[in-house]
Amino acid sequence: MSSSATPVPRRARITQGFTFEAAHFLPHVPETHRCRRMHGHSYRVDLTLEGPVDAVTGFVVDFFDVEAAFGPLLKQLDHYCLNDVEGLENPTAEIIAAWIWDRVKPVLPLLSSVRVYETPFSFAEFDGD
Ligand SMILES: Nc1nc2c(c(=O)[nH]1)N=C([C@H](O)[C@H](O)COP(=O)(O)OP(=O)(O)OP(=O)(O)O)CN2
Ligand SMILES: [Zn+2]
Repeated sequence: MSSSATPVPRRARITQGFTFEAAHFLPHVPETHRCRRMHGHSYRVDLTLEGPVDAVTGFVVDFFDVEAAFGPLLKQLDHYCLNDVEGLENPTAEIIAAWIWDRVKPVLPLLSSVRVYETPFSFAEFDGD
């Protein structure tokens, strides 16, 4: 008798999204640039992980584990002025993405990219390079 169970894929890429609210200003843009002034964004962060799919669970990594790894960092960012966070004195989306990468990668080795959206239409992506 043949089985109708869907085969487990060998590898997959998973992404979990998070949101936080924060203020920031960009100290190194010209005086005339509006982002030199303090303002806020509803940020979105997408963490993507890539690797083998476990034959039993069907997971690359449990989304709950991604949430557990990123939760403490989210607490450091949400409703803060990002310029006051150590390492984010110049909080561009690019630098925030790298800051998150440096802290999440050791905990989730299958992390393959971090995207930081400042607006629904603009994001920076960092993959460790
Ligand atoms: N490469 C980057 N460019 C810019 C960054 C950045 O992080 N990396 N950041 C900014 C400012 O943070 C700015 O606040 C961006 O947001 P906003 O002014 O809201 O941009 P919008 O395009 O959404 O503005 P509209 O009001 O819709 O025109 C700038 N550049
Ligand atoms: Zn901004």
